[in-house]
Amino acid sequence: MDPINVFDYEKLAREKLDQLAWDYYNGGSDDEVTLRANRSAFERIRIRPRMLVDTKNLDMRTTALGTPISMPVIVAPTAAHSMAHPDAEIATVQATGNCDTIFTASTAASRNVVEIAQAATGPIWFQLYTHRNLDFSRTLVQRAEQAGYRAIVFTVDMPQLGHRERDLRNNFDQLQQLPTANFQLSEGFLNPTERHKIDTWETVDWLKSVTSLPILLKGILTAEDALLALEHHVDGIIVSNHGGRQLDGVMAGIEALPEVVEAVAGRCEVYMDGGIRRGTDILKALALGARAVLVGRPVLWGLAANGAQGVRGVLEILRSELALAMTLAGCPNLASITPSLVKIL
Ligand SMILES: Cc1cc2nc3c(=O)[nH]c(=O)nc-3n(C[C@H](O)[C@H](O)[C@H](O)COP(=O)(O)O)c2cc1C
Ligand SMILES: CCCCC(=O)C(=O)O
Repeated sequence: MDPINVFDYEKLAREKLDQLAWDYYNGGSDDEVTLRANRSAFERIRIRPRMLVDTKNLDMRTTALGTPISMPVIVAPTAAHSMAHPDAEIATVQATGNCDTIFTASTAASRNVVEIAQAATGPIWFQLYTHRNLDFSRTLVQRAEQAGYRAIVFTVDMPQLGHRERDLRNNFDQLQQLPTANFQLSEGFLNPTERHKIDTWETVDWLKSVTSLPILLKGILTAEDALLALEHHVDGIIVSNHGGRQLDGVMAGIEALPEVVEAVAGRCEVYMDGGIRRGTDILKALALGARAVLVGRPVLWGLAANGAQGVRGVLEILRSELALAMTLAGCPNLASITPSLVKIL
């Protein structure tokens, strides 16, 4: 099968992955209501296209915290790429760089922060989960800064792991078994009994004190928290529900985006993720105020299906779908994608 859309890569990945890895990648928490909402919410947003617009010189380039990228699509941090393919994060970081966009390396990656930076062919961000020993986290962040990462993505929606029933049924205990390289998870990272004492808004101030890199908070879903993020001087917010894997029943990313964009009022950059599978999904997110979107599972599907080439295939499908959507909607560039382009039903 020659994949013509991202869902074709999902089918190819299904054939390659064992049940445990498939469930880990694709599952959500509890009843997976939020996981499904991340997709279905896009269907309640309709496009108001404009006709007879000259889109010959279509331009979807933008910047993310000052870094030029060829399209408003960034690779989300996801753990343990070695479960998808032996080339793991080396393949994903290289394919992403070859598409001229940003790769975000997870704290729970299966290659360490330096190996990934050395393999990179483009700009990279580092996603942080704090270790219960903050000195360890300081070292990790500083190692990332030295290795050339351009921002820290601090994930704030995981005081504890969500209740992922597919993993429970497979006896897959992520906190013990994920193949991570930066440290052994079983050392106590995300220790459920201790972890809730670690991350508070003070942790954001601590993070600012240990790095000069820009900081994005990932996992914000409300105007209230967006305003607090601004008070703590973050550089960006990623509106996200962690791919429906943390608290089930929360809003879809695309549903939460407008209130965060309104609260922020241009004072920092706002990104979103969750359920981006089509060029039209990206168009809708940009219309509702996202600077760019992040994609999680599709990249893992591409990696599982065909290593670096599969990752590239997924990103190029999203690029060409977005180009077509912009052309048909009468949007020659990203600046022309405004709230009037969509109607929320
Ligand atoms: C298998 C898997 C692992 C993930 N690991 C991380 C992680 O290590 N750190 C993090 O901040 N988010 C992680 N996420 C969440 C993603 O960054 C992102 O928010 C989510 O996947 C976006 O939704 P999508 O998969 O529908 O595109 C993970 C998601 C998946 C599916
Ligand atoms: C303990 C690492 C958690 C990885 C993660 O964020 C996820 O599976 O959603």
